[in-house]
Amino acid sequence: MSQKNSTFQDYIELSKPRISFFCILMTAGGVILAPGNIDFLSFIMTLFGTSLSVASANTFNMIYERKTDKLMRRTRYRPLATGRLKVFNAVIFATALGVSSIFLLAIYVNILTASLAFIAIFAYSLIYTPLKYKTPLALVIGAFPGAMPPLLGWTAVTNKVDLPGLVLFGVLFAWQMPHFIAIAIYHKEDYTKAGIKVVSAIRGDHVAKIQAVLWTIVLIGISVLLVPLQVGGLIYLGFSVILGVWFLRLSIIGLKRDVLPNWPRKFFLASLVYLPVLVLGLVADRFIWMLIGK
Ligand code: HEM
Ligand SMILES: CC(C)=CCC/C(C)=C/CC/C(C)=C/COP(=O)(O)OP(=O)(O)O
Repeated sequence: MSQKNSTFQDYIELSKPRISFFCILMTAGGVILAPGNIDFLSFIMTLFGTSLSVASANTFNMIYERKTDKLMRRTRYRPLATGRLKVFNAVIFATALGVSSIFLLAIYVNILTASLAFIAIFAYSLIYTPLKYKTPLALVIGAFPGAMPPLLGWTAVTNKVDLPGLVLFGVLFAWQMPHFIAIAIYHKEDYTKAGIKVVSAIRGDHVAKIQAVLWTIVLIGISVLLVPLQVGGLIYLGFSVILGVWFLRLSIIGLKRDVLPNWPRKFFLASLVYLPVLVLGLVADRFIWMLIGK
């Protein structure tokens, strides 16, 4: 690979592309599910502006953690941890992404969506990231910006923060708990080395697993709430319950004494299946009722 290509690759890596892609899918879900229409340009700008916001937040996170990232197997090859990119350049990159995202959202979408994106960048970079080194409760704080992408899609259409939009936010909020608790179990040693306070390291795997089960129950409850709020219909209801029971069963298996050592990774992968499939179920439900003509 040429130097030019590898530098480009490094900038892409600063944005955590896979997580960012997932966030964009959630924003697209929010736009599709929200009542009302938006024009094509606003739709594209919602997705583009959100991508830039997420990339900015992720880059600020990597700048802050460049020294501790060196201590963890998972993160030690990141561009700032290895010194392949200069911190100054990353700060310029993150600031340019953040500022342009807020302007684009404010100009082409609406002020509310731009403000929420600003709050998310701020909360993730300046509150959640330093808090990771102080308390496992940082996860609950980090889940606020993490849950923002579908709400940004929703407010892009509705221009208001209403109950259905907040419940969609709630689904993503609750989902992040089992998602991360699984990771915190299989990367516990790494987190301990880096001084990051995760529940599995502070209170033990069993407490972490119980929390994962409880949050999964909350997640199922919130996902079902979308039905009385008319974001999803009866097809989605059946779908979300089956998916939820599958995910809950897997979380409960983790509590068994003789659980296989690869359970945390399996549960993490299941979280990556659960979320897009749930959103797909909501969108499919919407289109099926439209086709039937209801
Ligand atoms: C506070 C909330 C969150 C925390 C602490 C967190 C943490 C992490 C970590 C540490 C990994 C790497 C796992 C590994 O390498 O084994 C990961 C992977 C992943 N996360 Fe999250 N996450 C959070 C929220 C989210 C959100 C909101 C999304 C998107 C909607 C997301 C999507 C993903 C995806 C797609 C992966 C797999 C791809 C990859 O490893 O790059 N996460 N998460
Ligand atoms: C609209 C907007 C700006 C939303 C913010 C969305 C966002 C950045 C969500 C990601 C949440 C996440 C990946 C947390 C992991 O951080 P970590 O520090 O635990 O991960 P790491 O150890 O891989 O650095």
